[in-house]
Amino acid sequence: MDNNNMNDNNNMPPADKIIVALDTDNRETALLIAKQIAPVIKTVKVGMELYYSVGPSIIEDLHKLDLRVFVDLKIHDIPNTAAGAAKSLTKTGVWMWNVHVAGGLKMMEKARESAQEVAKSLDIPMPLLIGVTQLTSTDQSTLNEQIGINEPIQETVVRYAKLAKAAGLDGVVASAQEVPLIKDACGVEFITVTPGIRMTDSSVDDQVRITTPKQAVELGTDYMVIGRNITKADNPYQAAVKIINSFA
Ligand SMILES: O=C(O)c1cc(=O)[nH]c(=O)n1[C@@H]1O[C@H](COP(=O)(O)O)[C@@H](O)[C@H]1O
Repeated sequence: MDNNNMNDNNNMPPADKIIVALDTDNRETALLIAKQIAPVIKTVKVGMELYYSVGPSIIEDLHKLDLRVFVDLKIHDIPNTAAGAAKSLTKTGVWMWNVHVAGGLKMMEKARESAQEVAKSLDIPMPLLIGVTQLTSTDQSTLNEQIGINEPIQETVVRYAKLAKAAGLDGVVASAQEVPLIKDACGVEFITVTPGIRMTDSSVDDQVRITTPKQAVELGTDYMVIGRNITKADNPYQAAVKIINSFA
């Protein structure tokens, strides 16, 4: 398994920009889709639905298929608990995992330090640690009126990205719409992971801050998280190939 954490994203094959979200509660379904897409896709995401249903052994199953795994549990807790979660996740040899930037500087620092200690003691590569800024399902009015943050959403995202960088994180999750602002504020090496990706002929569903795969790549994204446009297709392999061809 390639667990290279260097951000040499300008040189990566276009298809490697895609992370496929295996959002299902069923191990067999997840592994079937993973096997179907594995000829063209290098990275999959295990989110809350799959992880909470089938447990951490799914990570091992996916590693056996030679896939890199992003574990998306969006940790958001007191620093000590986040550090414990970091320890458990790092031991599994995941490629990437994430925390909510809203947990604050100390939580992110403790999580990173704990992951570093485990990676060092086990002599395994340090997983990429990514901070979630504002969910791609959040719009301006939700941010202002419900969450109570009274600023333009792009400013919040950039502010959170700077905080994640200050905590030593490798990058952030945001909409591809915000990638140029994040890169300006945090540097080109700071990784952007962008869900909210939709082909023009598909339903937006619950996403709000969306782009097409081609727009996301043109905006400079490092990795696009794509779920339903691939996993709910009649043929996930063909859907993945169509998406790759739309921007490569
Ligand atoms: O952290 C994530 O991966 C994430 C953050 C975010 O802001 N928005 C978002 O959609 N995601 C995840 O990205 C995936 C998007 O799935 P689709 O909307 O089906 O492409 C889901 O697994 C979400 O949990």
